[in-house]
Amino acid sequence: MGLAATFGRAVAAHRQARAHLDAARHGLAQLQPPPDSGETADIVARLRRVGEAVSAEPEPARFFAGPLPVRLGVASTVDGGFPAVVPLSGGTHLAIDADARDGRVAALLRTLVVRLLAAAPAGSVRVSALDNAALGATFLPLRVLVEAGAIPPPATTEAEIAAALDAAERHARAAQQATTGTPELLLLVAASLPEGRALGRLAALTHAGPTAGVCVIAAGYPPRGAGHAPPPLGGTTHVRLDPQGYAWIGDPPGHPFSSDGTGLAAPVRLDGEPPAGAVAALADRLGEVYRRESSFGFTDLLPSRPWAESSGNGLRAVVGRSGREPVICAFDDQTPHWLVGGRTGAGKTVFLLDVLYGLAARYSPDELALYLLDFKEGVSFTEFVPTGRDPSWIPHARAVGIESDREYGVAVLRELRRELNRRASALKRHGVTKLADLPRDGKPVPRIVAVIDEFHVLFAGNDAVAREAVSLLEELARKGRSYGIHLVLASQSMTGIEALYGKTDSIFGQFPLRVALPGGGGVLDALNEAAGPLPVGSAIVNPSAGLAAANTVVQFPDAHASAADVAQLRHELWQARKPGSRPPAVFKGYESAHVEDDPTYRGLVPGGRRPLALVGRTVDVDLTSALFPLDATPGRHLAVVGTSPVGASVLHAATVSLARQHTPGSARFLVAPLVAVADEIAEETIAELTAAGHPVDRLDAAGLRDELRKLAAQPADGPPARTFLIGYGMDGASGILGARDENFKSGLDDLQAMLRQGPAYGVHLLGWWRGLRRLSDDIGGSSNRDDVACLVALNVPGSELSMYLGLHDLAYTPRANRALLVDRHDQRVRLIVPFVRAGYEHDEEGN
Ligand SMILES: Nc1ncnc2c1ncn2[C@@H]1O[C@H](COP(=O)(O)OP(=O)(O)OP(=O)(O)O)[C@@H](O)[C@H]1O
Repeated sequence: MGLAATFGRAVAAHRQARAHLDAARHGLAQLQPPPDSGETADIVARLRRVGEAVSAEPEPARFFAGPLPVRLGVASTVDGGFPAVVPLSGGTHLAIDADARDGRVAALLRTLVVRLLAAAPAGSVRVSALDNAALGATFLPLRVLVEAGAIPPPATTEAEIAAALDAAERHARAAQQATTGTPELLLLVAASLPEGRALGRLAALTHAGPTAGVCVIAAGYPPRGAGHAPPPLGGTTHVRLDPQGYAWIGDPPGHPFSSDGTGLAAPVRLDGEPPAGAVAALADRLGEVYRRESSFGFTDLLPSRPWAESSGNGLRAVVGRSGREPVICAFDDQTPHWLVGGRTGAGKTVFLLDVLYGLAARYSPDELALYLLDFKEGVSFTEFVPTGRDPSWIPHARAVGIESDREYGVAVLRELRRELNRRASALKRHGVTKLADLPRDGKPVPRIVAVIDEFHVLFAGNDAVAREAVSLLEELARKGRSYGIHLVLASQSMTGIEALYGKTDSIFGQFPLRVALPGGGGVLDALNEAAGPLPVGSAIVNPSAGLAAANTVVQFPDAHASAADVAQLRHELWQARKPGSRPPAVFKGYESAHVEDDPTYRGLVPGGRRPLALVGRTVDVDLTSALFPLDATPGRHLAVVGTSPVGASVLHAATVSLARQHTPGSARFLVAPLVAVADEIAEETIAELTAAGHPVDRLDAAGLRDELRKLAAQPADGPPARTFLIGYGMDGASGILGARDENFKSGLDDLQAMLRQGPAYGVHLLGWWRGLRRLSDDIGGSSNRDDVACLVALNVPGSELSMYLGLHDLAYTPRANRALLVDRHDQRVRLIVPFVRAGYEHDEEGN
């Protein structure tokens, strides 16, 4: 039997009784407790049948399709009483003119909450209670339900009430857009009326219609003594309390008791407190369901079988759940790239880890490759790479940057663009336009997901690095869809990113999927404010570039809290890797580089045609060794520049790497410790060279002057052996080198002659100058800069450097543990991590 028909009959029965009841209005004082009449029993029996029919229909979507009959109390007539029933839910609401500071109202509210929770399928009614007038006391007797998680604590402050209304509005919008009916009813119980704008919002919810899945019970409406008319409520049955303690029920919307708008013509004794035993039993039952449902954890994100899916048509991952439904997001043609926002501490890292582990469990490394970049201080992606404590890694990870430099970010983007171009050629070769159409018989081409956390750092600086990053991102965003290259850009703030050189739309227009964590509303449409009140552990997922209509609120599990499950998964995936799989290339921005650990250094053997001077590791995807070949071209000399004492370490690394390429006796090392700060490392260099069997001469400034004189004179039969002149603090010798001899010739003249001619005879200078100006003066001005073609700039201001080099687009900000490598002969300019001698690690202030 339909609910509407039931109400029709109940109303007819009330009307029939009306003639008997009119008199009752006047004779209330004599009224006895109502005896059971046959008619009442009949109505009760019918309602029970409705209740049974309702219970037999467990499908929540159908459950709330129409109003539910809910008893408020017992109507009294001279012939006896009958249950006073009103419709609730399905677009109908209830208003009581007194608020819950009246004990009868408070008891009724508690009873209604309990009845609706008890009658509906478990989990299908969500209660939101507002109680600013009594600071939550109205719902205190229901605290077992709060403790069981069946209802949340009531909102009592203005901010909490606003947040509850936000949530109710979101619920209503989502329900209105859902195609499958209303799976959940939100019962919004206001124990007293909120004021001002909040009252308007509460009233608006009563007009939202049956599809909104919201039922409002408003106590204290209309507010007494309000100077102006309160906002009208829609679809609401009004109840009025009289001084005698009876309630008068108005006509329910759509099913009036009266034909003249006077409502039920019988006074109603409102039902009192719900039995404590029933509340406790309900709390037990719902608590169990709540526990079961809320135990959605990290493992629920994982597929039943690992690596079982193909990425041919896209990648999919469970990102959390909405209500009881898992929410799946894809990297495919519709949502090729994702934009994730959330204030710091909002759970962004956890969300990304959830997604990445979910993907890595679902797709094998043949189907998926990961590039992970993190620009902030932190440990976001550390767990994807082998560490001293845990040798495992995620076999999908190709490159992982932790505390990355912007230059490293650009290097990764360049690598991705190279891959994109390779794929474009492969598609052309096969005459297809999409990755999915490539024949998958050979080696499948994995889809690539590149995650860039705190990506806004890339654009800080408005310099050449930022410009290159923007142009690479734009290209990858535009073309990535067709070539299976997907970007996830995450940031705590979108402000400042607007200044993307006018490319905001062309880049972010390619990011239809938006994920807003708490405080991450910047990734949503300007009119979409849904992310403001979100708690940690939830997010708005929106596949329509953030338009409010497409919001889904998602709860995601805390991967950090499931460390054991996460570690187990990582180990399983690691064990399943193909034999010979390489760990990801890892860049840890905070790590120093030591020449002894460098693979190129370790592979050096005597006998190479052109000796290589190793100075550091390049900030690129594979951290390739940063080196200069010292061939016979005039100017193949190395200048390390900057006040940072790391300069001595770089010189030491270059020297020992050269020594390794020579058998003892085949090269001469002239080592000149010229400044006190370099003495220690210079002495260590001499000791190491000597221990390796090389002939070493220690020079002071005067000795250096003499050697330069000899080296500048063109030898008739060439020097006896290759010669490396190592000047630790060349500026320390400037005075002596600048002095002219009896022939008006200075040491600098000899130096300059040697710089030009030396390489042809196997003579190379490796020097550390503490200032660029000094270097420039020593070589005879910056017009001679090609005479020392190999430069490692430490803490030299970018502007000074660019002026010296004549490179106007140079983007270099001196910072600790970094240097700029410049090779003027092959136009190489690279950011490097300079080699530092163990125990002489960079200081935090300078370099
Ligand atoms: N789903 C969740 N449920 C409960 N707590 C969570 C959840 N997700 C994250 N958290 C907690 O929130 C805190 C912050 O998470 P997370 O480190 O991911 O934040 P973040 O946005 O990356 O912050 P930051 O940018 O400062 O690193 C952590 O303590 C984490 O355990």
